[in-house]
Amino acid sequence: MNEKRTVVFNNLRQLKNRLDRLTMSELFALNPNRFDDFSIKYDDLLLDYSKNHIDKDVINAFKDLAKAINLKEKINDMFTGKKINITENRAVLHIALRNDINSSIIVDGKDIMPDVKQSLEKMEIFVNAIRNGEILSSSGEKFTDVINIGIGGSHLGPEMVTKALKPYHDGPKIHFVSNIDPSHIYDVINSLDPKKTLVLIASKTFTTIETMTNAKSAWKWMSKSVGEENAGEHFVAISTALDKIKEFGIRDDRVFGYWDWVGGRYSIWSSIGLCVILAIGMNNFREFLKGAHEMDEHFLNEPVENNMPVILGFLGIWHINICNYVTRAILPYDQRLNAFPSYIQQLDMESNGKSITSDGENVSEKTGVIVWGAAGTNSQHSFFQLLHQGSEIVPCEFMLAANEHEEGMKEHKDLLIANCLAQSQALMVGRSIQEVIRILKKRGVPHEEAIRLAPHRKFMGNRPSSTILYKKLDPKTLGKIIALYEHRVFVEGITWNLDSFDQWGVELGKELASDMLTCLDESSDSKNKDNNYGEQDASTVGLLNAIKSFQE
Ligand SMILES: O=P(O)(O)OC[C@H]1O[C@H](O)[C@H](O)[C@@H](O)[C@@H]1O
Repeated sequence: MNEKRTVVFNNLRQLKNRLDRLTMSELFALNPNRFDDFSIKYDDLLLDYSKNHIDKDVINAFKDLAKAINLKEKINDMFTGKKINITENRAVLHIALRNDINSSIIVDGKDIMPDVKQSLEKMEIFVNAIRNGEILSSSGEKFTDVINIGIGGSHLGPEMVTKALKPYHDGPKIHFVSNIDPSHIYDVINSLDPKKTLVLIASKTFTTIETMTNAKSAWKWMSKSVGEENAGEHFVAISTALDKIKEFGIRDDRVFGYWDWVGGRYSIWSSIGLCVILAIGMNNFREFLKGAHEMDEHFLNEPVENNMPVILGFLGIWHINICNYVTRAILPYDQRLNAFPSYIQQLDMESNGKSITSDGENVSEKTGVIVWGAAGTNSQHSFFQLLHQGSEIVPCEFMLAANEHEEGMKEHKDLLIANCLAQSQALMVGRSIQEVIRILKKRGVPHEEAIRLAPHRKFMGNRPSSTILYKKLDPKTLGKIIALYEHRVFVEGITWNLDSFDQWGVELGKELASDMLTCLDESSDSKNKDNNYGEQDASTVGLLNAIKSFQE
């Protein structure tokens, strides 16, 4: 238990009690500089966090918190390659993948940067050759389509970034298969011509059952069309487990490795980003890396009050531990970031959804906020009801680009911006009963009816939100935004003293699924035939029998 942190938490609780006497609107009225005081501008990115229920004393307490948890040292530990993933005894160095190539980072006595450089160069040569038709398919045709087969970190990042950067696509069309559900691969491969398709098998471990099963099915599909002996021309493997790739039979020159110090959910910067590079080209990908590197520098060098990831992280702590808000909504007013909330779900919830500290103790407070969300304005027409009037307060993060890529669409863009700003304003200012009555009466509603309706139409307001505003969703800006979220998760994890870089919580289900598979195999065990499935619990036996009867 970190006593210094407890002292800061207690102080934050007292500050919260004091702040509860004022609404956010009142705080704005008291401080004409509130927007400037509670926003951070960094290049083409602006974080406005003035619509959170905090004041300068809270920011001062955040500074104390940074000291109490030794944040600066912990950040340095990560950036210098210390093995901070303590349950897997690994360094955590996704920052190296976007680092200045001429610097050096030592892991186990070896400078890793020359390997990073080489990996980028190897990808560049391959991607250029695919994009300009130097490498052709087995039938001598240009590859028009690429399927990325992967799941979790080997899927969510590639898919989100590919979709986000659609205006920069000038390469083959990228498709994604992740789910083991046969419908996923079926629908994708049936829309494609295998003779012009390149398949990327993306898996850090090269053992993930979903990916391996989908990869085998893709191989069969390809072999059927181009012949078993030619299928290898259409396959690429991306993994850290080079020995396992050999068993699968992929040609050596089609293998792109990376390193165990890159966590799955932090791997979009590695060769896992290959499908993105195929779509947007290496120059754009380098811009993407550059943006992330700039955010790394910002995170390393800026003081607490001017440090976007630190402020976002501590606001997260404020909301979950001090205000007891257990979820957080991510609301990109940017349709191309529709997959961003799902990406952040893995990043955040797999990193900090833990109950044991790095010292092996039970955590003493809530950790791992539940992250959810979807693109605005669509979400306004579904779950915003709860955001405005529900009994649960949900801190919201709005994301908005000032400029669109599409020409001649100003009407759309203005409406998008207006909606985004209006929603965060509505969350904050709300609408009182008296105001509702006044408005209704002005519209001609009789007094008694206005009084009856008013409670239903009242908005509590005083609901927190932050807005991340950026110039345009280009590769560099996207890199910056993703790195911002990565570091925010780090800040929260350090505050809770978690190992944010392992994910043991996904293992039990995997093991049980493999046991469960034997229950579906009627030939293997007489217990299955008797419908009692050995040691399974009664609910599982009931479900297995129901499945069997539905299949007959
Ligand atoms: O890349 P892979 O080794 O195939 O792993 C894919 C995913 O599966 C695991 O179960 C983890 O929960 C994820 O962190 C990982 O990204």
